[in-house]
Amino acid sequence: MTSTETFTKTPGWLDFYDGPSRPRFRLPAGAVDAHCHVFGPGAVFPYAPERKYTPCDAPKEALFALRDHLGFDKNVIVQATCHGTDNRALVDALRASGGRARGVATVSRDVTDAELQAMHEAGVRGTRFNFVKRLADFTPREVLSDIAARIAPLGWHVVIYFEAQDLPELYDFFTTLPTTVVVDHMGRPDVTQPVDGPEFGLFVKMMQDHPNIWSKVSCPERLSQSGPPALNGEQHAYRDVAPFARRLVETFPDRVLWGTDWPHPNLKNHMPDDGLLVDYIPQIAPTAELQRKLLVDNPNRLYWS
Ligand SMILES: O=C(O)c1cc(C(=O)O)oc(=O)c1
Repeated sequence: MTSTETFTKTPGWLDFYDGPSRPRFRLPAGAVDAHCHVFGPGAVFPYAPERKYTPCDAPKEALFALRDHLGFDKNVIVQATCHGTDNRALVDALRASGGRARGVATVSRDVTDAELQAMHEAGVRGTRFNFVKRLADFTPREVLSDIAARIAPLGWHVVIYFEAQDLPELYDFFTTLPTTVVVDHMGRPDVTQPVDGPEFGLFVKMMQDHPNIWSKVSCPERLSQSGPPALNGEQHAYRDVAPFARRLVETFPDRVLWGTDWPHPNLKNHMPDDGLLVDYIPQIAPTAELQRKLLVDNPNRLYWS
């Protein structure tokens, strides 16, 4: 199956770093990289016409090699917006993983029950709603509510991606979803604001008041404003983001997930060394117990039980 289409990367696109170091931090046995993507390859799985960016290819073989290199046991692969609602690359990766990957798909309201069932059999366990305007077009709330109602009986959850300044407007929608809800990248806080300030306070309150809401404490490389990047051996990377992630890990130890976000779409100023990104974990989960919950217990409970 080869498409006739060829793709040109978005100008300025940064490719993933293909010589990651081996982390100093030893991941616990059974650790899951709970947020990563596959891109194409475009010649086999074409990028969606409605995409907002055209990435480099980042195929499943490269993802599985990274998993083994870093010391993860399993992956949760999240449908990237450049593939729209065409989940073929995701499903292909899940099927090739031998049970070592689960997925989060993006579906439209007219997805059939048979399609949902086939995705479930391949390992899909959630659907993603994207509210980041540079990544996805607006979808009316009633359409999203319909999708949530369709996937709930399968035991799937909803993954939401949004920016902190939009949370007040989205709060009521998020807190009335009928499933477990997983927030991508801590709802993208502005880390120049205080961790105890009103913006992050609203996010913490949402998790406090709604025990069905989880958060990925991922993507310091996107959120950092001034912290040193995970490059050149840096052992305390993204110091400005760590207090936000640590607050969530310590307050909600049973509802947090961590992922590399490989292949790191749309980064503009640097591409992290994924080995050093793993070395960031002890800054946000300082004890062995918190590390085990974050990396092993929580993702295995949500995706493999
Ligand atoms: O911030 C981003 O650009 C980004 C994009 C995507 C995607 O395109 O799916 O996923 C992410 O987790 C983050």
